[in-house]
Amino acid sequence: MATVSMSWSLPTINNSSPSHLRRPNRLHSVMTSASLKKEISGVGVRVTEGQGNLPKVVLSSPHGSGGAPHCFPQFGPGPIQQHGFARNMNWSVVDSDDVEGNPVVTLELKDGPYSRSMWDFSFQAIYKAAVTGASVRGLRGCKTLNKDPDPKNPLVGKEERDVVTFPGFVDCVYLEAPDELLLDNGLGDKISIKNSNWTDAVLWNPYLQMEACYKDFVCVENAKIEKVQVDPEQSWTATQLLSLV
Ligand SMILES: O=P(O)(O)OC[C@H]1O[C@@H](O)[C@H](O)[C@@H](O)[C@@H]1O
Repeated sequence: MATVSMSWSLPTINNSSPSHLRRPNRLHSVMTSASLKKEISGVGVRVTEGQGNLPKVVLSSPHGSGGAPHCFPQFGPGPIQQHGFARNMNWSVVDSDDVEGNPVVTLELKDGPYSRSMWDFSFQAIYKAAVTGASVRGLRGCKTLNKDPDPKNPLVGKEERDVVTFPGFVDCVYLEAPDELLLDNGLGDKISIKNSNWTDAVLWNPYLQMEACYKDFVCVENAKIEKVQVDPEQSWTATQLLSLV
């Protein structure tokens, strides 16, 4: 999943312009996610193969509305296309980078005959998309029972990563997990998952086993894998506290 930030570089429109075209330079940002390693889509972004085997970044939704489109140079209905023309045009890739394993792509849109026919101004819009996924911190060093490929015979291992990601199917038990995990949902939110008494944790993403919905969630579960025996008159309590950090 990904963080997309948009920096607009717009011409200053003087006050003699028609009022519907007057707008200040502004910064605007949205969040979304995906991975460039293979064709994949996340919230608002799809990375696919374009011409010449080059990656093609699609920021519109397959449903027409939604996605991470640019509403430029107009929001909503008005004298030109609904939400402006920028979301309906092909942007050029002007730069690409790899930041700690995450692809960062810079896209550019400039005025041309098509845009000038609707909006007779010079402009340059820059869209920088850093594509990252949901991830979990805090599990390094835990003993793992990996239920992939065989849930009935989990593979015993040890988590070596500081940041655990969900590149595909994930179903793994973490024994003796810490009291706090940090989930980055890939949409710009960092979620602290604190617990008491849940000794273990489970990460799960069904990937293609639930193709219709796996992109909408990852599971970070507190768990107690060993039996808890509660004698008569006794109780056992475990808590989970979720908070945005
Ligand atoms: O389909 P269910 O019963 O809700 O379970 C969903 C998943 O729940 C997770 O907790 C398990 O680790 C997975 O193995 C399981 O598939």
